[in-house]
Amino acid sequence: MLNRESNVSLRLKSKINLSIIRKNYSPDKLAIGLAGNNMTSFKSSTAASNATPSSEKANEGDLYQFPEPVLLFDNRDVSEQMVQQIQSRLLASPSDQLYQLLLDVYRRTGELARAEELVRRWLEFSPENKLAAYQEKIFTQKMLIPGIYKQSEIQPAPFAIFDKFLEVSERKYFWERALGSSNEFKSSGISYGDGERVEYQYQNRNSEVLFLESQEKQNIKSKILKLIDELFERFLIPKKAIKNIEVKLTAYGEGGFFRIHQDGFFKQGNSSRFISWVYYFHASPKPYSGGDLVLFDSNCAKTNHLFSESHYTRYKPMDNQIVFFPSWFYHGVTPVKLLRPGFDSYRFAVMGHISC
Ligand SMILES: O=C(O)CCC(=O)C(=O)O
Ligand SMILES: [Fe+2]
Repeated sequence: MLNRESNVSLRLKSKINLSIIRKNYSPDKLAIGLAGNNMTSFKSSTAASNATPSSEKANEGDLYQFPEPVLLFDNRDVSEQMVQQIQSRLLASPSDQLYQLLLDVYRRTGELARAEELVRRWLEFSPENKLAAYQEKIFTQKMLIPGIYKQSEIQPAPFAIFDKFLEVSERKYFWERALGSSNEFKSSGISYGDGERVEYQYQNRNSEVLFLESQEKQNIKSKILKLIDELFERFLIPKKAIKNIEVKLTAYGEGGFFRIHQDGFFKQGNSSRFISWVYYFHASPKPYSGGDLVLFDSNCAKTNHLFSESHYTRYKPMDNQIVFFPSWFYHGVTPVKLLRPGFDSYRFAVMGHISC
């Protein structure tokens, strides 16, 4: 049984890291990065070398590459006043730059419905603008534009969200399974590089996992399989035979988080995780804040592990929604704050990866 009290010391650890991160994460970066969209606001990383091994073993293996421990930020640096200013400037004198700036603000703050409406307007205003065209595809959730992964540029992450993914009874199964198994969850482990070393890395991740029996996974797996062709098309992944769909039940309690990481790498040929998916469920009304899934603009080239610290799309978990994204895009989970105590207030998800 996992000792839930131990989360206190973990939270302290994450707070220390947070202050380090904030130093090189100033609001100026938003202005500079968004306006200029220049490479200076992007961060390069050589990944796994920064990992500090611990001797404890977990029984779960995920393939991750860690850059410097960024993330764990919120969106307090985007004020309502700033949003209103950009909105009224855009109305008064529309330009590509202002559209891009406002879109970056919306996706940074997780206003995806507003982002969707804005990209339609932007493309109407500027039909020849490549970035507008690309963003319009992402935020209206259409097929991407061929060729994007070949460019050695940092790209906004595509994603696919499906609402009301499970039937009421199917959702209820996972809800009751989670609540009925609160003592069986284990601390999530992380493995680095080749996947052989599996280590607890509390400074990088604080969440719990429950491994499900194979018959419990069947239903959600087959629902995902039905979508697979559409997802491959949308994300421009060449069609391949599916080798495996991992399925886990995860729970994030007070202070739970997951720093920026990749779930898989962009490689052709070998078996790898290609698509990550997360099905969210929680009590109603939503009993936690934070716990946002943040998809960072990334460069997917094999040898280049680049992502933007200041350009990203925030998704705020909604009950009974599922989110898919290509596994090589950098992403993370912001710290969870429970609005009332208790395991039934946790941020629950059934999640996994599709490997080819
Ligand atoms: O729970 C989420 O939103 C994402 C978790 C994640 O990135 C992972 O488990 O690899
Ligand atoms: Fe992940």
